[in-house]
Amino acid sequence: MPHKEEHREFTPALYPEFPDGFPTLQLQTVSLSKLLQNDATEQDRVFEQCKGRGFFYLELGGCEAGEMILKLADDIAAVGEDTLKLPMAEKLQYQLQGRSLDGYKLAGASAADKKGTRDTAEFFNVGKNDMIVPDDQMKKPWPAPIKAAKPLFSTYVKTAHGIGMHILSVIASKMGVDPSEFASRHRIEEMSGDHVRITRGPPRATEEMPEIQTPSHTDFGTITILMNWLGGLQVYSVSARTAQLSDGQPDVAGEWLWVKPQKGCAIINLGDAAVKFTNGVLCSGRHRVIPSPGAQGRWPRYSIVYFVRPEDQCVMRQLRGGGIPDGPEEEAITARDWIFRQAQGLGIQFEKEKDK
Ligand SMILES: O=C(O)CCC(=O)C(=O)O
Ligand SMILES: [Fe+2]
Repeated sequence: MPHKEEHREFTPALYPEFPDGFPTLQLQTVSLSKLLQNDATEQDRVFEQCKGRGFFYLELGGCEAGEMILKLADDIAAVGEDTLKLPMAEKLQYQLQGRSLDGYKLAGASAADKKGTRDTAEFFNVGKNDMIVPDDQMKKPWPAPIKAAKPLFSTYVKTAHGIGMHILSVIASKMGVDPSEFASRHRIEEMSGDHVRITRGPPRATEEMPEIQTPSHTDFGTITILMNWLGGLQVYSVSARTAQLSDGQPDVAGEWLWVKPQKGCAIINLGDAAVKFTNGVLCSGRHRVIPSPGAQGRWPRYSIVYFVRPEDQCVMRQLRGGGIPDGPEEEAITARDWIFRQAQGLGIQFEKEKDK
């Protein structure tokens, strides 16, 4: 049974407004309902955002899939809270291991810079594949709150994946590529690194906000559907096309801009696989999470992410044709190995530096 409302720390109805005086990034808002009706203007706008910043708001109201995400994201956050409230010894039984992307990540398990500053958020990744198969075909054990909520996760996964795939089909059409090029690399029933990630960041410790909840990164997958309720997400002012990461910081001068959560909207961003598939036509936005601003920082911060990623066996080469510039022949690496390599590049590299 989920905890009663009064014992919850995920209480979106009580959150104060995002405060004034914090520099925010003005993102475009695209309507999912219009996209689903093949509205040409809305399709153009999606494509522009994906070539530019790689981030936009997706208004979810007015269509079944969007309303479903809006309704279920709160329930998923509540299950996440119940899971992250389990005793540490129990959470550690599910710790991320080897190449598996599913399970529990301790706060402090990755470094935000070469000095070894630790991240402060914990999260639990709930794998797509186990949530959409019958119980007797599940490959992994899951904590009781997640197991009990499997139908909820199954619906959320299918809906979020469907939304991601619709956006990819719009992008493909705009580039003059057959949408089946994306569809055939992201079949939901195939094994992949897709998961629902429930993250909890602690309330802000000091007014200065020095902590990093989630270090600066670009997502590894193809497209990300993010739901959050409190500020904390920041996007770098200089596009990830020009600013690379050096010691956890972008190497071109700029500033971190806040992304204000918008009621009724998801935040959509593209990942590195989208850049790879399109040989750089699309952009994956660099972002990080710090404690929520102002009075919002008194609350623990929950977010729900769905990562659409290529199938494990997909060969990570650029698509050819349409508006995609032809690059040289590429190495044959599967998505499973490629994503593992990207993940290692972010965290473990710093751990090694520190050990020297
Ligand atoms: O918590 C958020 O708002 C964003 C989380 C994120 O960027 C991630 O998990 O990749
Ligand atoms: Fe991210």
